[in-house]
Amino acid sequence: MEVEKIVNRDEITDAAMSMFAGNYIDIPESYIRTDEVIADEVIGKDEAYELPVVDMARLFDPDFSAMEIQKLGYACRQWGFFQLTNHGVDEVVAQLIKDNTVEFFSLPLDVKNRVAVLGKGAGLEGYGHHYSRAPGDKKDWAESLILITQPVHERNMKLWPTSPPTFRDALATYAVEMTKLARRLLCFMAADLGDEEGELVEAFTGKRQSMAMHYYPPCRHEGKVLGITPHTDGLGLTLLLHVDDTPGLQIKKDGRWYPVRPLPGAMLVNIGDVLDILTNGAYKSVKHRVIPDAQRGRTTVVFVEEGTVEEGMVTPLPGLLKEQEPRYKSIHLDDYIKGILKAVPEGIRFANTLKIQHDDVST
Ligand SMILES: O=C(O)CCC(=O)C(=O)O
Ligand SMILES: [Fe+2]
Repeated sequence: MEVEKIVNRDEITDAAMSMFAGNYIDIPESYIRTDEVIADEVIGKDEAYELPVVDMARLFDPDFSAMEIQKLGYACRQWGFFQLTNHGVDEVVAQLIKDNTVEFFSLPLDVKNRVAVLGKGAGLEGYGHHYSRAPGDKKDWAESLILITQPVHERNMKLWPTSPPTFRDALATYAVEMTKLARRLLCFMAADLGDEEGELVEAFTGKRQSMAMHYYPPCRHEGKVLGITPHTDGLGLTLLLHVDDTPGLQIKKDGRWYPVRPLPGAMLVNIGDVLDILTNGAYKSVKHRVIPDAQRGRTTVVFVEEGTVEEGMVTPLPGLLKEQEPRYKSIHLDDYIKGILKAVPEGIRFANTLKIQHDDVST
């Protein structure tokens, strides 16, 4: 019988955990992906380049705002990623989520598995092996905890850890703080896009949000494993907090991988497929992956906000189209998510299947 491929997550076993802790001579075959790792060139340490940096303080400063909005627009259109400095996130709130996340990952496996993924077909939430895919597919070198944070009635409290005891509170407070940040950013994106009707901010107001906490254990066999499979983020807007300064995230641009060199205190922002669709392709959702470090573990806290227009549709925002033809077909968010879950294990970006070909437009 043919197995229907769908994004899946597995419970983490003692054997996997022991291996993540470095107790192995050879890495099991199920993790080895050398071909994928070396398939495309990585920008070297000596090559100078700068991932766009956007300064939130300048966005708010009337003397610099117009210039900074242009930088923001450039980053979203050309890179789909930028580092955000002076973001104004409450330091106590950020520290709380960092500390709790680190503490959670350091707990014994049986404690973490109290909030383990529920298994096939039960959604992506819970603690487990990140984006483990169909049987026979390669696995990611990471542990992660994924949770829906908003709306409150969609929170699955059975999967919200009670250890450490302050974790739940830290998650809820951080989600509120990120909602504020996302809204501010969306207002400036709207200014860049010429969204006079406020459609962009509206599309994200009161929508579902989720968080993913990742831990990428070190892997001393360099170039063999992937911490996270190359993917574009399927949803709207992603805000990533680096818990430590271990490098690992790489962004694909013009056929090469650009390693992110995190600026101290900056957040990393990126455009997801839904935001790409809402802006009719003006903003780019760009592929990225994580390569675990040889010596040090890496922990990140990722916040994702979804965006839809009326009645849950994912579609180019009418007010942004101006004279343009839509480049994407409309789809309901529920069908869109089902589409992603099937497409990702096939290595397909589902949003591409929604593209409309126009003779005059390069796709
Ligand atoms: O942890 C990272 O650096 C990347 C995580 C990521 O790409 C994701 O959660 O979608
Ligand atoms: Fe991602």
